[in-house]
Amino acid sequence: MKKMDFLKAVKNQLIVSCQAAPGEPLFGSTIMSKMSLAAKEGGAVAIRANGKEDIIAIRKATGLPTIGIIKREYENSGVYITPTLTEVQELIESGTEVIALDATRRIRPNNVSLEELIAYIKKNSHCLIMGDVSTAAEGKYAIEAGCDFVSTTLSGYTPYSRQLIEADFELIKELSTDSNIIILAEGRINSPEDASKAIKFGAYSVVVGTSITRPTVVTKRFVDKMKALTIKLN
Ligand SMILES: CC(=O)N[C@H](C=O)[C@@H](O)[C@H](O)[C@H](O)COP(=O)(O)O
Repeated sequence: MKKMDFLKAVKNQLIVSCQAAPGEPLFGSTIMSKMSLAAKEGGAVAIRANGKEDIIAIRKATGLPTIGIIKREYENSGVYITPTLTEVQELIESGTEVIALDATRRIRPNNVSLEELIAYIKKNSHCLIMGDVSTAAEGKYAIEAGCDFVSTTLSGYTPYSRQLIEADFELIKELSTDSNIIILAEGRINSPEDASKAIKFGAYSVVVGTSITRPTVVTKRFVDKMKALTIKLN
């Protein structure tokens, strides 16, 4: 898919992240493809997904463009979103339109650099590249290194970034002062109000996961809030 076509499809729109980890009740590509179909029927224009099998199933079920990642933990590195060439290769094989990867400056497993991962993607595929970042400086670095756009995914998940309960709107604002950076807002966007605030602050598009596709967390939010409000009533 051409960069312009992808950007046109997602501008001011909702991208839904459909992910479940092994051990979670919804884990498995059949359920994730159904989940993504439900998201499509609700108006999602693209799907963020984890793992080759899920990506293939989701693409087949929805026909929507995917942002593919592979979460894999290695010893001695905090980088787990598409950390090495192995995951990049699996994503290329999945047929995903976009590969998202950790674009922080942290040391990756096998000491591979962001630049090497990007060079490999460009040489071996037509995939677009999304850099997951946690600070504005990382956003700049990701674009300079060759990412097509950046996502605020990792704010709150690196020890040195802002640790917020809500989405990092400030980061969106900071990144938007650089006109070379296309920003996808991602991470703790928990309501339509949050999503439109992100766009107002300069996001090009919004990625929502938990509040749409993690029913365990959504249920728990209800239960906890109900408990708190009921205690007040008594
Ligand atoms: C930090 C990290 O590993 N984020 C992951 C990246 O793919 C996912 O676990 C998140 O669900 C996704 O970013 C969407 O965010 P939220 O679920 O908050 O709407």
